[in-house]
Amino acid sequence: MMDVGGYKPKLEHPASGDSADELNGGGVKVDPYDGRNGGDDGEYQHHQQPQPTVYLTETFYISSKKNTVFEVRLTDKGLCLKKQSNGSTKEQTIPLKDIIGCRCLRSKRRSRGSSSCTCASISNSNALKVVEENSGEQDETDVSAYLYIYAYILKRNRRGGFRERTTITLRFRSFDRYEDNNREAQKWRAAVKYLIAGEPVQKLTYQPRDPRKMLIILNPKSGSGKAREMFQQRVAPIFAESEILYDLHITKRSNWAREFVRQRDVYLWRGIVVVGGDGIFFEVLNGLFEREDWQTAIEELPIGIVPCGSGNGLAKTVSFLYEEPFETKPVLAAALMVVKGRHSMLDVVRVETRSNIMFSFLSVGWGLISDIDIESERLRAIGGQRFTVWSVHRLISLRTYHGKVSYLPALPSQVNGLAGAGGVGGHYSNGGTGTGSGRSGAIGTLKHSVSYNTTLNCRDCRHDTTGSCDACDTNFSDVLSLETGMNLDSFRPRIDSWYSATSRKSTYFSTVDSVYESDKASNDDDSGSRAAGGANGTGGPIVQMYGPPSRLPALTAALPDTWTTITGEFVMVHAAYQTHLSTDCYFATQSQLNDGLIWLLIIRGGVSRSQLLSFLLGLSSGTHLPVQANEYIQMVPVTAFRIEPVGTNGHMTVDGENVECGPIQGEVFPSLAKVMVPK
Ligand SMILES: Nc1ncnc2c1ncn2[C@@H]1O[C@H](COP(=O)(O)OP(=O)(O)OP(=O)(O)O)[C@@H](O)[C@H]1O
Repeated sequence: MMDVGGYKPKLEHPASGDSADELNGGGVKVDPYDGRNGGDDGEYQHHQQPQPTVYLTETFYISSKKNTVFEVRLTDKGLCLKKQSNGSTKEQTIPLKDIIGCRCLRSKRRSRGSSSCTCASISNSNALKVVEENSGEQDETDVSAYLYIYAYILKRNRRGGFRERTTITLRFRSFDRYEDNNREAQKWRAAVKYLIAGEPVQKLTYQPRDPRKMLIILNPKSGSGKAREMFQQRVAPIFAESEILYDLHITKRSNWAREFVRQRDVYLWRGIVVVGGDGIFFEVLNGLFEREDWQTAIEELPIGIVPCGSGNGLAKTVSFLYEEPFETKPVLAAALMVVKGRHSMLDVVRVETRSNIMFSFLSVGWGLISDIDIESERLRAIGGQRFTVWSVHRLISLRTYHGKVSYLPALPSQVNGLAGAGGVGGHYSNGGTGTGSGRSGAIGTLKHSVSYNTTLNCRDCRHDTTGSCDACDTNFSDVLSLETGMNLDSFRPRIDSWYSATSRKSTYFSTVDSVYESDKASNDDDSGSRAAGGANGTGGPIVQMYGPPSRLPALTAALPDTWTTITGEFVMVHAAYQTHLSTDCYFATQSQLNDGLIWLLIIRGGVSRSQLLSFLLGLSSGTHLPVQANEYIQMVPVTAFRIEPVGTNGHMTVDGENVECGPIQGEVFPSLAKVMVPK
């Protein structure tokens, strides 16, 4: 534990005209104790906490609020703000899990002629401008050191909730020299950073345990084609606030990502984040399995996903299982997740077709849902709605396919708590008496460095031309400055931007020393088709697939008696191992990331259109399975399956990607890979 004693904050109010006081003003927008910021409806916690471990404690003042003292404590629970005012005490904690980073900055030199009053400049209303310590732009007359703490606080509402960005600014100014004040601020920064990282707080300066950068692979063609913009606006700032360095690579064509992770020294990076859809995640996963050292690569490199695709099944599943708000701001949710540095084990299904071996994390399908997935490609421009539109179309023109479906039922012990819900291998109605959705747990390089021009905007004085904004009161002593931004973009600290090599229009934010890689020599051939079974199925070079060997009989060999086989007409067969196949498709309601199970849905020919309509309509809410056991629709937990279509009609997909329609079999390898998760 760090020594918290010996530091005596300055108690007096500063002298009038102190330039530093002017800087304080814009930071204070919302009094954290007035009920608007946090309060009872927020995630702030009041009093009843068991005694937390206190690492640092300090007293801060806002002299515009006379007789008000803030005791700020950094504990293993978070940042505790205790306000004492006129005899009353209120206490709130910003949970540690909601804090993503912090930075030490100092005030920026004002340009000549600028007003000393922050409220006077309405056009930019920038009250406090701060810069990196050695930026050359620092204001030498202000010896204060500022600690900016960035938090995204979870607020629950009827729609599930959302995360609200909050910046807490602590100003250290007790000493007469900047160096001394900065030492105090750095001490706080180090402690916050260690706590965020889940590491022991023991040093005065923060050294990340793993200094490697993150590898980011972005598919500019995913979804409706807005991944670049999403990254720029939503993801890069989160990385900046977390001070996580990254190398960003933009894919140039289908299978580019797969080849990249197969060929590169991936151990240069601490993890891989894909910005795109499930298809690009599939590419990266399979690229790793194409490496001779696949075991090490899979073990050492967690993969994260920032959803910019049209399906986003995995990203939705992770958020759902960890009860993170997703719908309103899925990209924000995922970005916050990947900077946290946590991961979960992920089941992977080894899939074999006549000509390919691949590793799947989402699903294998034949028939209706795969048909909808692939045939709706022509409606890609409308985003996720394409699935709904095409579902209606396919329901009207219903098809059935002849073939054989076999599976190895999971043992009751594998289907924890589900035996009473109809028996393993039987029919599982949605939400029945089971466990529900329980939670268990070539390339030109541009280098660039930026200085932070972090600005707190005072919302109150935006439209105030008088300079009399209360929040911008200039008589502050040591300051605790809180700002709550409902509109993320308007309150985002501004970071210098830079331009990609290929496009003046693409602006990327980057932390210091992060690198944007752009293939200038490429002919920009991004018209590559969707992967048809990956690199091994697109006419590209045949690549050796490694990974764990199969324990199943060869695809052409007979199956053991322990398997169950159904022959006949099928509307669809879909094996899923995530709760969601897409954002709106809550398919395998009882699935977990690493439960070692495949949830096999079989819909047989003869099912009525009304049953199918009810099935399709229920998919978004997870109520698609009939309450009463039904001979036409069943969901079976299995550990392996084989589908043998007669003929090549209909579509077959692996993780939403089209593969050759023919015999296919899959087996689950529990906890084989790592996926980034929120906590
Ligand atoms: N630069 C590129 N140009 C064209 N296609 C690409 C490029 N990069 C990747 N691809 C291919 O685009 C396909 C779709 O990508 P991705 O999964 O990211 O988006 P999506 O299909 O919209 O989302 P989802 O898979 O979640 O439905 C992948 O199969 C991938 O191989």
